[in-house]
Amino acid sequence: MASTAPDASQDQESIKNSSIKFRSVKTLAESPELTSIPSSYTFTTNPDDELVTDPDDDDPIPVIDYSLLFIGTPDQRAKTIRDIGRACEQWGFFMLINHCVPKSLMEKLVDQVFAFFNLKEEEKQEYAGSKNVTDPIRYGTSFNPSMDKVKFWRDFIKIIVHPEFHSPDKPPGFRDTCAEYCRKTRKLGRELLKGISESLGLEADYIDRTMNLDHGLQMIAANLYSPCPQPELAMGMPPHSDHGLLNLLIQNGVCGLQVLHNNRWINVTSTPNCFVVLVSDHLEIVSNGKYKSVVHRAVVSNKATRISVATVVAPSMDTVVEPASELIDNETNPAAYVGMRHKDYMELQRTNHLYGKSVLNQVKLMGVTDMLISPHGAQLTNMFLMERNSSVMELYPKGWLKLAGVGQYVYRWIASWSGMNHEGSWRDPNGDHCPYPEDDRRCMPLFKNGRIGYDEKHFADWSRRVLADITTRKIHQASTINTTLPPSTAHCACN
Ligand SMILES: O=C(O)CCC(=O)C(=O)O
Ligand SMILES: [Fe+2]
Repeated sequence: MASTAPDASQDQESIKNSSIKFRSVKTLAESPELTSIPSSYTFTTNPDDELVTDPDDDDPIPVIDYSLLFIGTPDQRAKTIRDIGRACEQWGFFMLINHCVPKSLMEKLVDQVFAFFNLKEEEKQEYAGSKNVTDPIRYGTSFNPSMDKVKFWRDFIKIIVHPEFHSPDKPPGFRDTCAEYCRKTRKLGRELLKGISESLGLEADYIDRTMNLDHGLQMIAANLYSPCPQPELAMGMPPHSDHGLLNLLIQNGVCGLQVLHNNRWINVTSTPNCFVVLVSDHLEIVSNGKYKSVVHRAVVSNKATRISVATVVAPSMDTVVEPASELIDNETNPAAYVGMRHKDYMELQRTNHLYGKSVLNQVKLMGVTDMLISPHGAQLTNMFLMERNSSVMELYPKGWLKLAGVGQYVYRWIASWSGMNHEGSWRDPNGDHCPYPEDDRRCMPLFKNGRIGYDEKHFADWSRRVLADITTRKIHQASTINTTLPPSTAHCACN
């Protein structure tokens, strides 16, 4: 009887097909037969649009010497603050040297993170499966596997360490190292934010006070990027910006971080004893867009395991983050973002695809929208991002009055809960012919074919009236805004 040699391509296929049962990229990457990645991990970039380079000599990555904020001459301190401002404005990030976190502590934390990922999968799974952004410890893979169209070559653990400290109990020593590291980085982040406030022309403690940092959210996000057999096809973390004010990032000496600068992806080296400080979305909002949260991503390699640990310094969960009133001028520099609770922003980010600044851009666009005109549909929930007292006009396809039942009122209710004015609905009398009686539910997909007509005369009268009402309301609102500043107390310390 003839026998056939095992088919290598069949082996690969069975590994790929069984990848569903791998609960982490680490276990997938460690399977000895794996030579190519499952198709669910194939991330497409357009090589024609992709320019990846090291930084130019004449436009180097900004480096800030933290010690000059404390032990420098007044001139050195003033220059350092100006340099921080320039880095936040032009790059959205900088490298921080001579800071007050001991090198040995940074290395110990990275070792402990590595030891955590090396625990047995069952031990780590104790922290898996959580979906809520407020859950204290979340172990997982990719970003949000139920949402991600493509999976990312990354495992992570996210831990909320302030206002309440949490930590996994294993490996031994993790809790103590993490507590010490978080205490030091928290101090560092708050001091940096004082310099950043000053660089914006605000009182030194402005951000600390208005973002309620005594109760601020601090989170550790530790990422593990296992070696990948086809690194050019996979992505560790896709282009994104972070929530929060600052992200203080350390790495294990393996490169992989890239930032977008002037439409080019710039490789950021992994320098020992150095923090990569990333401007995050809420700092962009507070600065009314002067400082830009930086779009960054993590690429993977086939050689080494990479670890990065991000420390997110963020407003308290309940703080409504909005542009600093001192930086707004209604005539020349109006508020470009709507005020939004930090917790709601995090939830919006979790339930959206992680891509570039899509969440921040929604907040920005809706924040300057006074009048939202939209067909009945889920996109209308974005109205809660608009400035209070704005207007919503709703349009229904043919037949929906009869078919939608009580659901036709949903966006009226949401408008009333979120402080908007629902200005009524218009129903299309024309549309495709349905062979069934109009109140038959089988007409729903026929009428819901994406086309909604409009009545020009009715629409012109309706929108003219709504616009006039909005103008009156907003002028009244602007004249009643209280611009009094609370007093401030600024002081600095390193430890
Ligand atoms: O791994 C990196 O260098 C980036 C990590 C990151 O962007 C994040 O955790 O938000
Ligand atoms: Fe990030």
